[in-house]
Amino acid sequence: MSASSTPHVVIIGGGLAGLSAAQSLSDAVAASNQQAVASADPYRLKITLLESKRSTGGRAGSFSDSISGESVDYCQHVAMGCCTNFISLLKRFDMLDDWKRYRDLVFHYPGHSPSPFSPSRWLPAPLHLAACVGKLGYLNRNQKREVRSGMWRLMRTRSASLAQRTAKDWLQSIGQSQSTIQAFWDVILVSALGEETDVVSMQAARKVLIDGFAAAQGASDVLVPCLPLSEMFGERLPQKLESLGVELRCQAAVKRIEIASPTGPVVELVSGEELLADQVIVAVPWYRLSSLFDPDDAEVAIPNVHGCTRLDASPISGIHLWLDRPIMTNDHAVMVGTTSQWVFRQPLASTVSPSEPSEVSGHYHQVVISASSGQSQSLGKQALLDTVLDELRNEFPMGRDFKLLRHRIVTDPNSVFSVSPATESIRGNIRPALPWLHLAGDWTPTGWPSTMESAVISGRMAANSVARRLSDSLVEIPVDPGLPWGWLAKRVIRR
Ligand SMILES: Cc1cc2nc3c(=O)[nH]c(=O)nc-3n(C[C@H](O)[C@H](O)[C@H](O)COP(=O)(O)OP(=O)(O)OC[C@H]3O[C@@H](n4cnc5c(N)ncnc54)[C@H](O)[C@@H]3O)c2cc1C
Repeated sequence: MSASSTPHVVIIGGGLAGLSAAQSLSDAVAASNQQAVASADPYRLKITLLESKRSTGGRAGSFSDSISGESVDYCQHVAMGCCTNFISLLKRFDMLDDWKRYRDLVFHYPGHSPSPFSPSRWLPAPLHLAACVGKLGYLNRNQKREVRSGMWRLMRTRSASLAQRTAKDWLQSIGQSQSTIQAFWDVILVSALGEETDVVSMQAARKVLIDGFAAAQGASDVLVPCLPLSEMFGERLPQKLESLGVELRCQAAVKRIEIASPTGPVVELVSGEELLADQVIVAVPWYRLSSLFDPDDAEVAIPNVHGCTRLDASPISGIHLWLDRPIMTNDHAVMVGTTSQWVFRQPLASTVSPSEPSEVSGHYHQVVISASSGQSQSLGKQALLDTVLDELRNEFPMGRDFKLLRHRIVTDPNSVFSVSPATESIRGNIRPALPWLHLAGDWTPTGWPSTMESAVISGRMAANSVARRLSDSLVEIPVDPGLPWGWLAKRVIRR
């Protein structure tokens, strides 16, 4: 126990998981004190969040463009309507209005007119999706029939029975042709899970297809940030946390956690400073976890910690393009059958017309390629750029003659962990064995793939685990169970 009577919780890592843990803990203290209004001695908690970088946000961050001086996200992030915990974090800090919500998407396939993907507002889930498949003009009649029958089979198949299957293996086993897998299932699954269908777990794929599309109206809505991620998660959100009493320390890299000290856990910073803690939440990525402990301590603190080395990573590339003109009127487009997977134009703020030159530096567009190792490795950066530019010229007639002013390709090889059939059991087995130690991060067993939603849920779960250790009087901030399923979805979709 630290010397003071106020328990001290140290959170290591200022990504969305660590930020969510800090928010949940400070809200838990406030809610507990509100419930016990009559108490003369309010519950107190000292919360310190340590982040190694210059600002918080972690993978949901931005770089500063040296020409325009603007902050540009390393890679475009989107959330879905089904990400209710992430959305509640945004709401909690009045940041939801900084995200633009889209119900409809537009799919582009070479040689075909763009197809809208517009779930019906009037039909109950999951029927609301049926009409949108019919409108995907690049799919032929057989492919549409296969997609509908595949969705039906998926709804009637229990999640647990898919644990050991890859998406491709299962889709082929129910008669989906290669062309339908490429033109439909790959498009959704590779973007949502950041991994190829021949690797990705069908159980994780089902989670996205059911929770993110079939089970509820609004689940497949796409939320796109209108402000740089660094402004939201590196400036505004931390300021709000500080106003709640959380001590936030950036450029405070943790070197090691001493587990055997008689005074309780000691968190040692690279600077040499030592912090005494009562409870510690470690919210670093999976590949950093074991380095925070002495080699002999790691397995004592977290049995199976070395399983983290078996959580493979999958890269995502953001191809940042500054063009001499806008090339599209829609804010974004899904690209099918091409190396490019999704194109975004910015700024999204509705006050800025896409035809106005927004900056001297040109019109900014970003192409996103998930599971990008194949393309990047086989093509090389210049060939990848040339391929993407050709695809944009072919697909967007309005900008056919655009000139590229400059570009930057950002690929994070550790963007997300690869959700293969082996992943879920590995994730589930990496649990702390010390009563004061708690884990958070998108990779912990939240039931979600590597997403902002998973990170926020993990932070909340870790905060609740701390609350249970500290005091019966500390309330828990519940994890949101997700969008309620529609009446028809409850009847036809097996759990
Ligand atoms: C290119 C790309 C595109 C993505 N697109 C999407 C998307 O569209 N939608 C979506 O939902 N998700 C997307 N993701 C995933 C999403 O960004 C992550 O799931 C989420 O941000 C993970 O949050 P986290 O807190 O778990 O981990 P991180 O963001 O990795 O945070 C961990 C933090 O710990 C800090 N840290 C590490 N070691 C130490 C130490 N020793 N001491 C102190 N601090 C330390 C790190 O600096 C970091 O800030 C994308 C990710 C990438 C990289």
